[in-house]
Amino acid sequence: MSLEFRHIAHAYTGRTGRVEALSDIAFTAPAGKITCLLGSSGSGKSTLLNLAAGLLPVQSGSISVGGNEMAAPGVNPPPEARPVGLVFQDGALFPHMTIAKNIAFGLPGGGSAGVIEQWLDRVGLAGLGERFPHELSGGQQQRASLARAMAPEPQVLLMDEPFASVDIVLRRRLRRDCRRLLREAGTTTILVTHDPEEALDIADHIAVMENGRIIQFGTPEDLHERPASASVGAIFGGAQIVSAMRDGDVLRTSMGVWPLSCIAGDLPDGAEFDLLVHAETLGCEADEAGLEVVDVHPLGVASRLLLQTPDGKEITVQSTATVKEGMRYRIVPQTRSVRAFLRR
Ligand SMILES: Nc1ncnc2c1ncn2[C@@H]1O[C@H](COP(=O)(O)OP(=O)(O)OP(=O)(O)O)[C@@H](O)[C@H]1O
Repeated sequence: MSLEFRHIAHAYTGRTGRVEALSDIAFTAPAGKITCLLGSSGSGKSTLLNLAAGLLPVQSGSISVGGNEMAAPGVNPPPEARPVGLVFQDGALFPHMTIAKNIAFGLPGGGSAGVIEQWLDRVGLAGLGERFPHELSGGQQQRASLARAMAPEPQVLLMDEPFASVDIVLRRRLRRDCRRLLREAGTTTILVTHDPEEALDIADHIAVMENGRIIQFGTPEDLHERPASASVGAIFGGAQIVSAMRDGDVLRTSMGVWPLSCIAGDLPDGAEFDLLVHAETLGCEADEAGLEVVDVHPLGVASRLLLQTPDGKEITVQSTATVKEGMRYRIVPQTRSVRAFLRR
């Protein structure tokens, strides 16, 4: 069953005034697939998830599951009346119940011992059903909460930063296990994260959020190969953004004057845009009037240099030359190595 958001907007009104948290959100999380909501802090990810979960009332627009309207203004069934399962960052297991009882909680009639054993086994917790949550590690607790959310076989699973509280090595293993389980079960999943690596690793589709809007929705490959804006390109390609204006045959950038030939494609004269540049494709030429090297970080064959403009803007360049802090360089990007996005 797909999960469809139609023209959702949401505002919080509180002591400090009105915050427009979401505007005109419209996308469909495809059936049986994992969709990541990816965005920086405050971009509106949790608000959107909470609207689908029934933890916030829908103010405007609607949310449907499998084509049937689930929530809309004045139609806000509570979480337990929705065909959704929830997994939160801290697991949120019932502390006074054993792991087996936690898993049994959402099952009709409490579920059979066999079914609970099967779930414990699936999430790698075989034999630990009689423990209480505080007797498990953080990663084990997250596995238990995944089992609890998946055991009732919800049509949709909503996960808010589910791996955030476990260390990086365990996090990678957990999310691979989680992806396998979700795919096997064919569960339509929305997973909130602010970590691009996590989104690329687990998602079939990614919705990139910025300031309460979806700025791009696509597969990991779409976003990597065809970013809709410089900011999406910077998230996925590890690239940097440099502001620029075309002035005849040159680009006047925030990092100095660059040749127009560094751009792949053409751009109107006088236009302002954002350039997406990679540290490995930027060369340096000694220039007394250039940028100052403020940090040299040796990384084996090459070094990563941090250069600064007089007004404090910084850019990273990868270089095999022998460079010392305090030296000055002009940046020379390789021909056709830079992507340009017109400013809107
Ligand atoms: N209860 C609230 N009252 C007022 N404003 C709120 C409330 N909750 C969230 N906001 C604001 O709404 C916007 C979106 O917040 P939200 O928590 O959805 O973002 P997020 O992307 O999930 O952030 P994070 O990654 O930090 O959890 C932010 O500007 C936030 O400050």
